[in-house]
Amino acid sequence: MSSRQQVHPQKERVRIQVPATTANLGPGFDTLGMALELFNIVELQAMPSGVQIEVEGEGAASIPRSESNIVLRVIRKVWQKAGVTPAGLHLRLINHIPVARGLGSSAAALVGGAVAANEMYGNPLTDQEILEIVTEFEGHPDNVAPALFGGIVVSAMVHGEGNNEVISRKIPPPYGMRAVVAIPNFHLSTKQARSVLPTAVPYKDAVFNVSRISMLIMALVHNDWELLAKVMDDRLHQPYRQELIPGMQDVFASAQQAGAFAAVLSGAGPTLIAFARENTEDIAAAMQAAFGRHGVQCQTMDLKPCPVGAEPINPYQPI
Ligand SMILES: Nc1ncnc2c1ncn2[C@@H]1O[C@H](COP(=O)(O)OP(=O)(O)OP(=O)(O)O)[C@@H](O)[C@H]1O
Ligand SMILES: N[C@@H](CCO)C(=O)O
Repeated sequence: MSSRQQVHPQKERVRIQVPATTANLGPGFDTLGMALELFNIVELQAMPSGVQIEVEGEGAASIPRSESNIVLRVIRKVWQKAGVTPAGLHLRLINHIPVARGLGSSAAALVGGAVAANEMYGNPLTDQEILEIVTEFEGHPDNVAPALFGGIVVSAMVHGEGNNEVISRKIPPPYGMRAVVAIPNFHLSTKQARSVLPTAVPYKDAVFNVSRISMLIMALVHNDWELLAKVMDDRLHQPYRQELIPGMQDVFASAQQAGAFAAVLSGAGPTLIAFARENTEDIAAAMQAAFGRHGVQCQTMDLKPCPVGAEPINPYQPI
């Protein structure tokens, strides 16, 4: 440890609530994401020595308690950049976001860890610096940006000379929007779901997506549900990933027949997400039945968009 590092944190214990996120929203591959009202909690406490990691809830059986844990790794990165570090730490992860299902569990872990590490020392890093650190870990900004800022966020990585800037702009979620998610009972890592993508796509498919993402942003900004229903479609990733998710097209069609405006792959999948203003129970039942016809068990949730991103909550309230 460098002698210049500040050992004593401003707060001995911090607790951060961080939302799940759905990335892509159809055509916005690696660009668009939305925060959802389903939360993980990251609690970080300074200790006189050592490292202890506790994991509860989703992923408790598989998430590492060692130096390879991504929350610990991002915490160390934030402290290194800020030139601070406590002597030891206790990390408690209370997870409600299913792991490797397309609901941004890795983004929530990274953002929760980074915001907790920063908060403990009185926020020496800016939100922009936090965004750039977590994007570097995640590889793309579409989940981490809404996990950090809430709402719907459009983001882009701009590669300049000697720097990689991440640009992000927030859009408030359309009034009354509900997101019905059907979460299959199998895992699909982002790595695996990216491995089936081609290295190049036909020119007409690229044009298809350019037009859809442009129109989708107009639809979201203007609360235009009819437009959203027409343009929430994709040719860059969904067609290649459908082989990994039995019944995907049938679930999309069933959700729309039950009243959803549109249904798409959530992030890298396997969760499928339908957007609606009403009939959410019917939509959830239709999606579950459609998955069932293809031999896939799933759980459904009716979620609201989350207008706020990662934020500190009372660390001394019992949970
Ligand atoms: N709370 C957590 N603490 C530590 N590591 C986690 C946590 N949640 C997820 N991870 C790590 O992230 C991996 C899952 O990330 P992955 O990108 O494959 O899926 P996802 O983030 O759930 O889905 P998507 O990116 O499509 O929304 C897990 O295997 C685990 O290594
Ligand atoms: N944009 C990413 C989201 C999952 O991390 C993908 O679809 O692979």
